[in-house]
Amino acid sequence: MLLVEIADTNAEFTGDEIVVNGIIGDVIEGDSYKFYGELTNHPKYGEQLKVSTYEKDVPTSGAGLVKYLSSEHFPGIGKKTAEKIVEVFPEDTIDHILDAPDQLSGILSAQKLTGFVKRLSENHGMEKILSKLAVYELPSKINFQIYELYKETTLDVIKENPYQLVLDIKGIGFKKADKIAEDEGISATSDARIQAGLMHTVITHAMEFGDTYIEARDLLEKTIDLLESSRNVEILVDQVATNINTLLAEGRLQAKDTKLFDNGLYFAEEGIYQRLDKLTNSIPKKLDPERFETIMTEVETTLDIQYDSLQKEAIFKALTHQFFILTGGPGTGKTTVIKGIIQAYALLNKLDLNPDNYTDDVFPIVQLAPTGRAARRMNDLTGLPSATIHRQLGLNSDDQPDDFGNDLSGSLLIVDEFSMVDTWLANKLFAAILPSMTVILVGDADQLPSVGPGQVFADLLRVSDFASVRLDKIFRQGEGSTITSLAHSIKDGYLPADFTAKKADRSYIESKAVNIPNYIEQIAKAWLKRGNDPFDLQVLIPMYKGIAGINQVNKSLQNLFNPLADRLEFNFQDTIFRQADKVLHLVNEASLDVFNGDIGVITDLVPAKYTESKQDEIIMSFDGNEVIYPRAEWYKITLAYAMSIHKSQGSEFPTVIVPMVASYHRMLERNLLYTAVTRAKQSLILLGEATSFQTAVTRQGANRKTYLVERFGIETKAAITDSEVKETIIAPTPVIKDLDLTVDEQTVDKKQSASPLKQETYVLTQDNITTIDPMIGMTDADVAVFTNR
Ligand SMILES: Nc1ncnc2c1ncn2[C@@H]1O[C@H](COP(=O)(O)OP(=O)(O)OP(=O)(O)O)[C@@H](O)[C@H]1O
Repeated sequence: MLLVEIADTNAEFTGDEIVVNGIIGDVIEGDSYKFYGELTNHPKYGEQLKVSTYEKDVPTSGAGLVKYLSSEHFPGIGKKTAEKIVEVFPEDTIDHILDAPDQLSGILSAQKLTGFVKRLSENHGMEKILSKLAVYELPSKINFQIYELYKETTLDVIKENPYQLVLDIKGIGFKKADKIAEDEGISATSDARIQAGLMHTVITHAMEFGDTYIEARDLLEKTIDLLESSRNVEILVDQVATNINTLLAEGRLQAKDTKLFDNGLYFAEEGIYQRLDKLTNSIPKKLDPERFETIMTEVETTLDIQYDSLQKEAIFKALTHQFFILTGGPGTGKTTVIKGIIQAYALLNKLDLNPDNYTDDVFPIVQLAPTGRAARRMNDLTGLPSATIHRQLGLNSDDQPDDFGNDLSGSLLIVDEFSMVDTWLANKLFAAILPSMTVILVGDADQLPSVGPGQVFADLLRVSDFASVRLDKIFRQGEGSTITSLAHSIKDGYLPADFTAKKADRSYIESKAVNIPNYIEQIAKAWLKRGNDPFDLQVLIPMYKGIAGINQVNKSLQNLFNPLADRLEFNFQDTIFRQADKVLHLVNEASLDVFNGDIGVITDLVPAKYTESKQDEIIMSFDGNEVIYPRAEWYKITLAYAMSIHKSQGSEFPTVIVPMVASYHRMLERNLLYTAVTRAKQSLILLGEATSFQTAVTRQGANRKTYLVERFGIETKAAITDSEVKETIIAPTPVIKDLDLTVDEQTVDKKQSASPLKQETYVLTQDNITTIDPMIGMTDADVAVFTNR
């Protein structure tokens, strides 16, 4: 939105200035522009010009043009040179210069000419280009990104190969680019289109399935599907296969055997391998068992604990290996072992563990986690500094270094919740490790894998060269902690016999999908009535959409916990934001110290007329860290009364409600349910269909396809050379001949439990409703509301 002074207009408008609104680039104060558009009447701000296109108002001929070309916009061009230029191109001067700059070579030196044309196209071209881009109906933010990247070549790129946009611009998918290409008359069987389809398929496959590669035949099939469904055309297999080879030959795809990789994932896996392979090859440090026992006695006294033999083995291995992996389910003592490792490491290396005493030197112990919450928990539990990986490495939300990135310093690195770290981030982390550092990865391999591609934690646990310990004994036991034992049985693939029984810390309510929002609302009402903090009740749901999806539940809980009163609220897409709302941060924003999965509270809403950004602003607090987002940034937050199980990784909540119903269908998997259940610290309410819980616990998610493990061992056995690899794919009547088109059956663990749930039907009764009573204090009246429904 701009306020402009009017020099001339053909509209019926009498004022001296007007607000113009629309897609407008960097206009320069003081310059003249022509705006084309429609006069509108804004209820609040009065008459405005809604701009459809605009351009710099450059004089087109004569003295005005000479003055413009010799102005401060074009250093090095004086009045005389400008006159000569206008003599060469007396009409449509600027367009001609941009089209055929070489014709000025007699007037300007090559160097001057390049600079002049660049400036001219920057000055003159942006508005023109942006207004031309408007015909493709892309969001204005994307138009700017396109212009920023290609500058004066923008329209050429779009005309010649709009598919380039798919590779270069986040937010432009294949189908959008294909539409532009069709409009530009680009053939549906062109190689550029096929290559774009291939690249798009490789990446979307990785994002959708978490695999780091795709088998050549899957790539062929999927790409042909994409190309044929996006435009009505038959695509020949041979042509697609030939294009795969072109991409390989040009280094835009990588191959191992018939496995095809996007470059980023291929080189990230290679980077992880190369960095860690050096660590594996380091010889274990010698530690005399007697000395270890002496140290452990002191550690146990300090921490007032007796470690069991497996935990001690973990500490021993951590002290003697440069790279060590610790895994285990909830309550098996991972944190207790980390504390032991730190104490023992400090004793062994005579280190002071008080960070305040390190004013000049770096503190030797670096604790990192992939989420802000997990990092804070590490700090709470060990009392030592900790940070997110992104913050420590100086990475922004796209995982790119903010400046030059930071290397790690210190001698012992401990990374918790490592199962959440994807292939790209793992590569960046390991690349920053000093060769002398001792590295300890900690996590729970049975949780969901990372959101991004790969399963680095699970893969590294499979590499036999790496020292690792899997803790399996539950220490958090006894009355009042049946959540932990439930989690362990889920991990082992069965529901315990007492799954539906009322326990001190968990309960089960049978419900159909359609009733889930109502039940959650009733539980929440009872929760409030009891005087509990709404923020301590967290609903975890696998999906966003649908009657029992996150969006629906968020709306109903917002209305209950934070209803509209006589006050301001902001609408954004389908969401309403109010002061005091619980919000979830959706991306990593290291510079603001907020991260994907962080939960905060809205402390204020500020209307645009009071803000510097001239946009409505939301002010939030994430654990005391104030973050202010103008409207343009609101896509980074959402309501958090209910959140996805994926987003909940790395966080824990006092009370958790987990619904599971058949409509979540393909999400119903063991590691998803396991992750949800293990988020509950004090109490857990399971809600839904018994059969769906049974399906989830039985169904093991397919393993992700990655090439990391092979690199550590089997790689040397792969005797295929790169040229052979290409031949496999080139095969004259291509790979399709060998295609086995049967779809793999969902890997289902056959070891089904003799579940108590199998044959039973469930009805909502006074009995199973009151199972939640001890936790949230339901009254008889609440129960009546339930049963009447
Ligand atoms: N050897 C032990 N003897 C007695 N108690 C132990 C021992 N090891 C762990 N515990 C106790 O068990 C509980 C769980 O341990 P800890 O928090 O270390 O497990 P965790 O694996 O980190 O769990 P989570 O993943 O759920 O956070 C703690 O109360 C801890 O004190």
